[in-house]
Amino acid sequence: MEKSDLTVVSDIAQFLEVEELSEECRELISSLPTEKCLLFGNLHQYRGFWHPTKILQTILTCQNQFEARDSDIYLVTLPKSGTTWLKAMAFALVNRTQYDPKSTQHPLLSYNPHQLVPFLEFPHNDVVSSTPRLFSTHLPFVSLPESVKKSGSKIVYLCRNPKDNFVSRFHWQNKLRRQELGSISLEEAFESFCRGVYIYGPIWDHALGYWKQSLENPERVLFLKYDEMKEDPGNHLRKLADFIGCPFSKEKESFNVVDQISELCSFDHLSNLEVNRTGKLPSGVINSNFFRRGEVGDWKNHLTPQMAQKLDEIIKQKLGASGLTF
Ligand SMILES: Nc1ncnc2c1ncn2[C@@H]1O[C@H](COP(=O)(O)OS(=O)(=O)O)[C@@H](OP(=O)(O)O)[C@H]1O
Repeated sequence: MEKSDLTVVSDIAQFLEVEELSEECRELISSLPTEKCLLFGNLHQYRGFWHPTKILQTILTCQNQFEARDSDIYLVTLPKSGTTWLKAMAFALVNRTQYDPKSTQHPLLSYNPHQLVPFLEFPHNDVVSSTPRLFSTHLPFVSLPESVKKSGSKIVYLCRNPKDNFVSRFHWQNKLRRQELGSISLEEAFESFCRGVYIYGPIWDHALGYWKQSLENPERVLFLKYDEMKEDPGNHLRKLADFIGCPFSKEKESFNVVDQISELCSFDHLSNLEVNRTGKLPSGVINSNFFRRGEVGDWKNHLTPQMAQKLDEIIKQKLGASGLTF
């Protein structure tokens, strides 16, 4: 393990370390099912989803204190579903008048996308603020603050094929795990994934919550798939721009801008920038951890046919007749 990895391992453990819990959070935890987290500490099942202790506290604080605005835009994902990519795209879209996507001064060239779009449930440390406000969150729909649910804000949900999400998460967990705990085996991680016991899991219920909202309220919730976005980023950028209220014109020049944003936010471009190869977030997480392969179908290189079949069966059963498929 390299020195930089060691730094991250201790920092993520520190990040999830519980400082002080409110009375409300302590009481709540005593009534919730609790399991060991593969990464660090405990997970608690709150409203059907699993959260580390510290994140549960930040969720409660956010539910109690956050005040949404009708003009807000929320980018929602399960971790390892394309959060970094969606943040980059939305930031570049919303701010394209102020920051020309071709400019050598574009913030995405000097900052990791996570610094440009703050997380709703974590302390905000964004370096450039947008109008309208852009937030990202991993919260399931059921746990969003009431002020967000009641507002006229826009919600963009990006999901990813659960098999690729699992593989991405497996690599990520092993990078962040404390060295003295040893690596997590694929089998161990797979077992937790199938049971839905991991940070913000289970994936099927997370996706279904937003899928149903997107059907009931398409003006408010846009449902996107990573796998389809990889096939045609340009069309997804246009769709996203229409939805969040900053559409492109039909003029020829707008096609160039779409291509420029697509290229600016592409995996190859972002992952090779100095800031993303060597930089760190204020939390201590190193930026290169957000970039691995960025491909569709990498699960084929990791899962046995039996594992793939088992997951397919669970997904089919969980998604049922909802109309959502992977
Ligand atoms: N620009 C761009 N385009 C396409 N794919 C990208 C991009 N940036 C990151 N990635 C890939 O997304 C995976 C990480 O997911 P997240 O960004 O959701 O991670 S996190 O939750 O913010 O930690 C992780 O997927 P895997 O490569 O399969 O592990 C990243 O490589």
